[in-house]
Amino acid sequence: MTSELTTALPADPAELPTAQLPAVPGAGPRPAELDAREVSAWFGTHKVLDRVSLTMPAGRVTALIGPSGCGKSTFLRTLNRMHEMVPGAALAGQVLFDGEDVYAPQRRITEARRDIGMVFQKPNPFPAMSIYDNVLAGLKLTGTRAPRSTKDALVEECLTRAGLWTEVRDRLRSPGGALSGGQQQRLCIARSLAVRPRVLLMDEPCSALDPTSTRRVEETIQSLADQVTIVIVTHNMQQAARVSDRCAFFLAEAGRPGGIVEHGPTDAMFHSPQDSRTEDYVNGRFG
Ligand SMILES: Nc1ncnc2c1ncn2[C@@H]1O[C@H](COP(=O)(O)OP(=O)(O)OP(=O)(O)O)[C@@H](O)[C@H]1O
Repeated sequence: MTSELTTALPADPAELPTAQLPAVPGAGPRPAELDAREVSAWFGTHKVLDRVSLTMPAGRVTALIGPSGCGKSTFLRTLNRMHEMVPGAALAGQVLFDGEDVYAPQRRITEARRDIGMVFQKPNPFPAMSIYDNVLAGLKLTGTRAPRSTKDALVEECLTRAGLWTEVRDRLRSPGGALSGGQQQRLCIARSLAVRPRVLLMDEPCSALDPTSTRRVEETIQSLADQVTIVIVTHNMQQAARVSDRCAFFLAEAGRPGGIVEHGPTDAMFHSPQDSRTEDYVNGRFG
């Protein structure tokens, strides 16, 4: 069945992510496969994506690459139903999460947002909130109650998985805004992990960071890869080559909506692309 939204659904402030604290700290859910089928997207009458199909395998890192404006971020935002929050936005096609339609009428939008987390370009911790409370912020929104020891274990686990624990373990009560940009981004990753997502979407997560912080975030991405499916938008070809297992090359030619020219294993995309446009792009000849 094809889900089709012809008008955007209003964002419902009551629909905040729901979450449960894990019964066993460290026992997270397994990564999920995302499968986009013939996804088209519009802003008003402007069609920006045309029938994009892409399977993003469970427990792998998929990089979305391509020149500015070809629809990578829009595609990313269709995957966890953020696209529909833009007034006038519309969408056609299907997004399957382990075979289940993310846009099925019976599926709550909150489920999609919980199962499919998102990390943005600019680190966005709550600046005045403590590091500890930032990690738990997604749970607090739902009023989830848990004993202190369970919370402590979850905070340590998520900060460890995000590669930040050793740097902040002695100052968990300091404000999130006091961390460096790279540390703030890893704090945002820890916050995303606390609600147990099975997929993590990352929209240029390192573009506001210096090279050292970028390297730390890349290490975090690599260490998370077998625990949570990752889909990352990046303009940095070296980064795509370093962190991803698979790549999809997006292009919007001559005023046409964006689409995928080619996708496949990262190594093949960089060393033996099938399409000359992919070869030109990955070798920096345009874009
Ligand atoms: N909120 C919006 N309202 C209207 N048009 C938008 C909106 N967001 C994006 N667009 C348009 O959709 C098209 C795709 O934009 P998108 O941001 O998805 O591309 P991108 O490949 O991620 O670009 P970049 O690499 O520069 O971030 C562009 O033409 C852009 O102008």
